[in-house]
Amino acid sequence: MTKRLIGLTGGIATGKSTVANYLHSAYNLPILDADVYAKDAVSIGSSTLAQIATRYGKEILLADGNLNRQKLGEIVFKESEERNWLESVIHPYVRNCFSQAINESSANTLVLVIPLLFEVGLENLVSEIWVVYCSPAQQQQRLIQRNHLNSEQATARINSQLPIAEKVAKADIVLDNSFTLESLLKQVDVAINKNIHITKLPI
Ligand SMILES: CC(C)(COP(=O)(O)OP(=O)(O)OC[C@H]1O[C@@H](n2cnc3c(N)ncnc32)[C@H](O)[C@@H]1O)[C@@H](O)C(=O)NCCC(=O)NCCS
Ligand SMILES: Nc1ncnc2c1ncn2[C@@H]1O[C@H](COP(=O)(O)OP(=O)(O)OP(=O)(O)O)[C@@H](O)[C@H]1O
Repeated sequence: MTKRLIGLTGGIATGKSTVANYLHSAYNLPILDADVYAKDAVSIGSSTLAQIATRYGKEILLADGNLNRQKLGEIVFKESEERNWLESVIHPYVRNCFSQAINESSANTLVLVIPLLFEVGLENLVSEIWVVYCSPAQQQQRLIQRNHLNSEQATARINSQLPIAEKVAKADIVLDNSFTLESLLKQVDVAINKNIHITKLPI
């Protein structure tokens, strides 16, 4: 049987992790998360972390040898050339993690959380695409609150991604997270019971 692979995406801080956590706790679905793989790619001792330290100097590391993520974020969300370079060294690892996890899993349904699904062109990796939406103003407010960023830093992060309206236009399912958590989770309950993946299969 073909696996149901749900690609969960959206803008930064629109609510992807909130949806993924619910799908895991309420439906017991395995979650494969690009952000987790991307963090693993730069763990201490990795060749990627060494490449990053060569490019930006030892100052990009914390005292314990781990990557100073805040500092690297300051660089790459301001300069698209640096972001492209970082993506070129991290994304192959992330893709490989997804392929391996999908192949090894015996579950019929898997949730793939991929913030940059459209930007990186991973549409074909999944069988259906869910986009979590909230307005750019709410995105900005939630990002500032959660990550303790100033408004300029939050705007830089939001602008480094495809506009949320364009993501919505490409979605199979849109989860509107402009309201309460309860309203979001009700939409997830409806979405998980739809059989889009079956209707999308080639005849
Ligand atoms: C720059 C880094 C070190 C900042 O780390 P930080 O802990 O502050 O953020 P975190 O990794 O938790 O990401 C939070 C969100 O930022 C957004 N984001 C991350 N990387 C990017 C990027 N290259 N372009 C646009 N948005 C991004 C995503 O929405 C993500 O969910 C980190 O985001 C990173 O290594 N990015 C490059 C790898 C990447 O592209 N990851 C995205 C998933 S593959
Ligand atoms: N309906 C809501 N109302 C208010 N706050 C919310 C709502 N949904 C999520 N949030 C808050 O917004 C923030 C972003 O949510 P979440 O971490 O799920 O987003 P994300 O898309 O996974 O973010 P990232 O792209 O950074 O990984 C969190 O602090 C979360 O608690």
